[in-house]
Amino acid sequence: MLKVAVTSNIGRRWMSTGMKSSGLFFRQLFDTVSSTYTYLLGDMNTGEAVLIDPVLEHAERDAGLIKELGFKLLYAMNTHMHADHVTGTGRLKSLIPGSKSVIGKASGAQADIHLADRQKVQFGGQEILAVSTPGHTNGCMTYICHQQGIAFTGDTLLIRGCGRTDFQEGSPEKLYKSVHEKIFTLPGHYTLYPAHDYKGQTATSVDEEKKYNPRLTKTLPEFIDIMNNLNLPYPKMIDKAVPANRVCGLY
Ligand SMILES: N[C@@H](CCC(=O)N[C@@H](CSS)C(=O)NCC(=O)O)C(=O)O
Ligand SMILES: [Fe+2]
Repeated sequence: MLKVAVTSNIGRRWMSTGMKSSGLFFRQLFDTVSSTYTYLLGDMNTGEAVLIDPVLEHAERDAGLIKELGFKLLYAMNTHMHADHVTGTGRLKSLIPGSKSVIGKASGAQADIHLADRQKVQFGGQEILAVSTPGHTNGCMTYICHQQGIAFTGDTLLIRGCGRTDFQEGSPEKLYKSVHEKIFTLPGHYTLYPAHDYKGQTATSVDEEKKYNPRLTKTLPEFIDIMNNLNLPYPKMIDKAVPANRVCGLY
């Protein structure tokens, strides 16, 4: 009885804040400093939720939103050990007691749950399949929700771009293989949500990137040449972010 009453109360609040079909609540959040996207996913029937790639400076914002909407955060997850901002997963664990931090096993970072390739994460009736997509870093994971036809690609695949491969354990060969074998093999209509965008775009699709990605439509030798000549300055926060992110941002 209690469960029904709580569910219907929360349900009304969800109705006014936007939702997707098939029982998934979806909200894309943004950090203007590092151009990072954070994603709140919630199961509308049970209220269980996950947060992907939270940023430390927005942990209070995110925890407040989760509370306002009546969700129960199960997992604060990272797609990889970020080099440009400090993760909010550790801080969120304090703000939302009972929630757990999650990252890929190969990241080498501390967390409550270390995901292996193809491990599943459940929240309510929703399921995330964590697929290992190394190349930007060794521990990069792409989080796929087959029920919804969506995937969170972290820095492996960006909109019309991809993660750089010149630090951490970066490898253009590995990244190319990951994208072609693990992301471009998904159904073409799947919507892809990256960890960053620097031009104001919010999402893309498998078909779009297979057709228009200026790097990953090239041959492997051409791709390696592009990646080895990006000449990007290192992220401003790298010396602080990487050590902090080894310990969930709690440095
Ligand atoms: N200027 C930013 C860092 C920008 C950057 O290096 N972004 C990374 C993702 S965060 S590790 C990247 O892979 N970029 C690829 C690209 O082609 O831009 C800062 O100082 O924080
Ligand atoms: Fe990154």
